Amino acid sequence: ACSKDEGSDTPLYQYDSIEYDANRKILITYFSWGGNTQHLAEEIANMTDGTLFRIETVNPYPTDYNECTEVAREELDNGVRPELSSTVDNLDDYDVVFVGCPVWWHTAPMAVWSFLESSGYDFSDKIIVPFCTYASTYREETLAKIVELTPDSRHLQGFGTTGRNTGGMESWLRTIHIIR
Ligand SMILES: Cc1cc2nc3c(=O)[nH]c(=O)nc-3n(C[C@H](O)[C@H](O)[C@H](O)COP(=O)(O)O)c2cc1C
Repeated sequence: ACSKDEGSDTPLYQYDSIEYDANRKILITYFSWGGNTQHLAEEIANMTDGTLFRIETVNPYPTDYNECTEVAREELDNGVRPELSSTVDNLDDYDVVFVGCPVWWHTAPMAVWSFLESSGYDFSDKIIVPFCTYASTYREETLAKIVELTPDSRHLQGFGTTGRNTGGMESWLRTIHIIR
């Protein structure tokens, strides 16, 4: 239960915080199946005045939980990059990009891999801020995966919470100086 992703030996984040700047343009991208991550993303957007962007797949995941876990497992095992149906068409406008998702099978859902690997996006000049929701395990591995998928970006300390619990979110945003 304590297996670690490769890469987790290296520091997760380059920056504990950045200088506060009221003019930062903030994009909050997220994938959510059951609504928990969407809830957290919306709370982050409220606090930061950021813009929300939902990562969506062409083929929706089963609404049944067990079926969804099976599809997710198969995608992970086979390294499938599901095709996405939503696109950010003005990524250039933003300098801070939050990337959030649920923990799926100890890591980020493959849709997040598709998103961050998209050839149409250049994240290299972005500050990436990972966040996730989970039931009980693999928070750090999932945040680390988001960092690993954006190797050319700078990273701020991430945040993970269980279910729709947003306790700690505001102090995290203050700690990293995204809000004052
Ligand atoms: C396919 C699948 C795999 C999951 N794997 C994990 C896991 O490895 N560890 C964990 O703590 N929770 C796991 N969960 C629970 C979700 O991470 C948790 O319920 C999350 O808050 C759901 O976010 P959402 O409502 O935005 O989809 C899994 C859920 C699903 C559907």
